Amino acid sequence: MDLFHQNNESIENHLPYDGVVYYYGQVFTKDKSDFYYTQLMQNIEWRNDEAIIFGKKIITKRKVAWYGDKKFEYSYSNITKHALTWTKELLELKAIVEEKTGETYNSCLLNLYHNGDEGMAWHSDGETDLKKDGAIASLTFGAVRKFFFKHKESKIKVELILDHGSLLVMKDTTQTYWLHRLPPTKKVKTPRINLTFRTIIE
Ligand SMILES: O=C(O)CCC(=O)C(=O)O
Ligand SMILES: [Fe+2]
Repeated sequence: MDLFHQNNESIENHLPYDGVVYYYGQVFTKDKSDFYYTQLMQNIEWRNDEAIIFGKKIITKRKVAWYGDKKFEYSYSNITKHALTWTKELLELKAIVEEKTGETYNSCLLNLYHNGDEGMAWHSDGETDLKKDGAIASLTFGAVRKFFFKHKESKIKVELILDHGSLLVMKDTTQTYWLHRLPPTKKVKTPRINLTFRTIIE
């Protein structure tokens, strides 16, 4: 079934089976996208992520931040994190994303990739704290990057290009059957900011 949005353009599901991925393309003008890129770069409390792997503390090159409706708590590898409360710009973006995707979200995980050396390895976002089969809406500001999905059993891959000011949504059984990845690339020399709006179960 096709989904119709504002100007009656239909959006197709990019996955052939076992999940739903809609790519809306650019949902902001170039000026608006540039504005949000600068705002987020300056006003988000960016931190290098840390994790304990085999007893060793790892610090990621990529920076992250986590915001939400309240100070949600999230623990992994002996580290407990708390969500910060929404900024004005994040609330604006959340409202726009909710309107476009027809879903609601109560938190947002942000990633800052300084250049193409930084990416994210194959994973799925199936944490138990997340709403099962809930939608995850992803905004991109800054550098254009490739994004891949890989089916866990058949291993087939689907490639997308995520533009400056674009919106992507992953929903239904996507996290159960598919992995996704942001590959590193030598071609990209500038930063990319990614926002993933999610629903945490309380
Ligand atoms: O940077 C992206 O586009 C994806 C980030 C991601 O998959 C995640 O934060 O779980
Ligand atoms: Fe992810």
